Amino acid sequence: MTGILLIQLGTPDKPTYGGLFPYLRQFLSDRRVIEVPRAIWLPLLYLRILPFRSGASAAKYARIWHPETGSPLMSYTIRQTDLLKARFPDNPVRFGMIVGNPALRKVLTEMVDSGVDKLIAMPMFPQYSATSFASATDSLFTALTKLRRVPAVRVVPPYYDHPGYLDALEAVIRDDLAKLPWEPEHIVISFHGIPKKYAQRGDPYATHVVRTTQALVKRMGWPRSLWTQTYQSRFGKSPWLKPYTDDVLEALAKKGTKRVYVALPGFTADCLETIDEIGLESREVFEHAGGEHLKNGTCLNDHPQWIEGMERIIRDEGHGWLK
Ligand SMILES: C=CC1=C(C)c2cc3[nH]c(cc4nc(cc5[nH]c(cc1n2)c(C)c5CCC(=O)O)C(CCC(=O)O)=C4C)c(C)c3C=C
Ligand SMILES: [Fe+2]
Ligand SMILES: [Fe+2]
Repeated sequence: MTGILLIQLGTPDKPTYGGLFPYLRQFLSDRRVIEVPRAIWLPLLYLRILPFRSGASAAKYARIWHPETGSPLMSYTIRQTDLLKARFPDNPVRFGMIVGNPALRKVLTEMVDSGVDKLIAMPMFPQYSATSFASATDSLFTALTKLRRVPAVRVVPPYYDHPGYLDALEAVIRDDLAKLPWEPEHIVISFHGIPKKYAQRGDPYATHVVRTTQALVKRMGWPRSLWTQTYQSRFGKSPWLKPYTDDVLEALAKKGTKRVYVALPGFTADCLETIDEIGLESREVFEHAGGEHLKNGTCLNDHPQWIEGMERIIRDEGHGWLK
């Protein structure tokens, strides 16, 4: 039996210091995410970063936490999985997290115990970066090392230019723009960043980002003067890919731009980085510099076109394994 597994980053169990500490510890211990030598990184992580960032990030998560459904990343991932189940009624469809719960090892054990001997895995990162996509495949294959009966495995390739992904992106953005009570003067297309050094060492992420951006602006018919592609969520002091989203928003506002829409194509679900960082923090930066309206774009989430897109991406890889 063929099983389908969505692999998402993961989110803390609770928006508290106690919820963030183990989440950040696991996330920031990943060698794919932090390439600094362990002897330098671990003392920094345990003495400087975890004690301070756990509290600071908990406060941010508390702002976006839903009283019933908790973390947006979790609730959208559950919803995506449930909706995908209806499209693959003969196959188990599950999700597992790279960091935190539900852990991939537990999910894979349950899938194999229920008779899955072929697995199609879909990392929820359209653009490949070693820090995201390869972290997902590392977590998958590490989890498989703990199983006696390892299924045959296929991993969907990065889908930054897959029509199923681009159709969904276009549909979500068109829906957003149709609902806006104002016309944006400029569109910022913001992706999660990575350290510049990683790109220089060969991570192809920026190339995938550009390919998505080019396809998107062509489909939307946006003239070159209307949009700027940027990178957000910088972590630490080293340079990351540029331009930084906040710098561009500030410069736009200072030039007199009042209304900006921020598209977020790299995120398959709304999360801390889209709701809080862009919707609250970056909006403040923009307004402080003289801007008036900033709308953080909706992510792919549970849009019907994205559920369709996921099905198309999975079917492309599942050839011969799916009905
Ligand atoms: C060196 C640090 C980080 C790299 C590299 C990085 C790459 C990267 N991350 C995402 C997607 C997400 N990241 C999210 C949160 C988040 N990211 C980092 C650090 C790096 N990310 C941290 C420390 C955190 C936790 C929050 C915080 O303390 O700031 C999230 C949101 C998760 C949620 O629970 O809502 C996503 C999604 C990608 C796609 C990526 C590389 C391309
Ligand atoms: Fe991140
Ligand atoms: Fe962030």
